[in-house]
Amino acid sequence: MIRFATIGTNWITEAFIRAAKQVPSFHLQAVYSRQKETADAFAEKTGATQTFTNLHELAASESIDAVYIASPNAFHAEQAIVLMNHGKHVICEKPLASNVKEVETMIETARKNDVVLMEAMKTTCLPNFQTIQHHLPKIGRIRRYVASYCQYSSRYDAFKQGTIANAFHPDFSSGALMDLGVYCLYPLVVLFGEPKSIQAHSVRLSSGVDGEGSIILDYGGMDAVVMYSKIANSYTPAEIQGEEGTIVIDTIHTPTLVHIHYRDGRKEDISVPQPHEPMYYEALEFMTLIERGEKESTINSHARSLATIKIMEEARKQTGIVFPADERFV
Ligand SMILES: NC(=O)C1=CN([C@@H]2O[C@H](COP(=O)(O)OP(=O)(O)OC[C@H]3O[C@@H](n4cnc5c(N)ncnc54)[C@H](OP(=O)(O)O)[C@@H]3O)[C@@H](O)[C@H]2O)C=CC1
Ligand SMILES: O=C1CO[C@H](CO)[C@@H](O)[C@@H]1O
Repeated sequence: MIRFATIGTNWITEAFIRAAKQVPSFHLQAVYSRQKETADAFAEKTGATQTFTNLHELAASESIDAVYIASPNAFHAEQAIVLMNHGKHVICEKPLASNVKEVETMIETARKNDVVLMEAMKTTCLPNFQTIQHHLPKIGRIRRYVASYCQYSSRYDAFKQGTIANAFHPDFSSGALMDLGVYCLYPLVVLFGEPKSIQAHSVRLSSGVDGEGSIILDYGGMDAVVMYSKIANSYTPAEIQGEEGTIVIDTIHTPTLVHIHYRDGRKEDISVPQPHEPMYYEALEFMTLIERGEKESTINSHARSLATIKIMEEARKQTGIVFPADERFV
């Protein structure tokens, strides 16, 4: 049994708990919130038996083995480091942190304390992402990866009226690249590694974060184009274009229907059953690592989290997006 605590009381934490409960070794021991009433209400809703309002008490607690972090991006590093320094395993929401410096410090802290640190990037743990990896050689020499995640935010209407939610505020290391662009980039890094160079463009909002953006990544002989937005929608599937065929993926964040369109006109459905909720697979990966005494996922590895945040930091540099977290030392 792995005794979990959670940080963050928004819908995503409920979704994680619901999915993780499908893994037999999961036990929800405690929830953390900044406010007692919120913690109590969330514990009641989720079945946790303990609550915390003090991070250091949670970190020091002997009744917790692992923590799922779903706080705003700006707090990931600070919270994860406190927890790992007390021997807690950490699964932390995407993006792993605000910038390269924070991710490097988190990785060092995990290694020093011999604990698991894993980015909760659901996409790459999904069976239908693994099927893409498996069938990739069938499409011959790869020439392009195209992926987008553009979703008009429910908080953008309020933004236009002058209310800046966390999702649009630089203090929380937010914006379209951090929130949605990461879903296009992490799978790209898993499939093709680090690019040689990137060229980024973005539309900056009055708050200082990006509302949308695009990045072209040069892989030498192949390029990648990723697009992301919190101020408009897209319905375009993702594609990996090879000289012999093209893999078409319904949605990059949660691949479900995946087909190969061969150059000779044949079409092959390579989708596989994915019976559980999307977050089940990342939860299973994390718990399996703990049970086996392994310290790092080979899927959502430290190196891949680092490569992804390096691209994001470079894209922010090119487009002038700065977070207060960039000025802090963790
Ligand atoms: N995997 C997925 O599909 C999704 C992942 N995410 C990720 O989850 C994380 C949280 O996102 P989201 O729920 O939108 O974020 P929110 O801004 O809604 O904050 C999440 C939680 O953090 C706490 N919090 C809010 N503001 C602050 C603050 N100023 N200081 C400290 N804690 C605060 C709150 O918990 P409390 O009040 O109880 O302390 C809140 O429930 C992000 O990293 C995001 O990328 C988000 C949605 C989906
Ligand atoms: O990761 C995410 C996926 O879905 C959400 C919207 O539906 C995003 O805002 C979020 O951060």
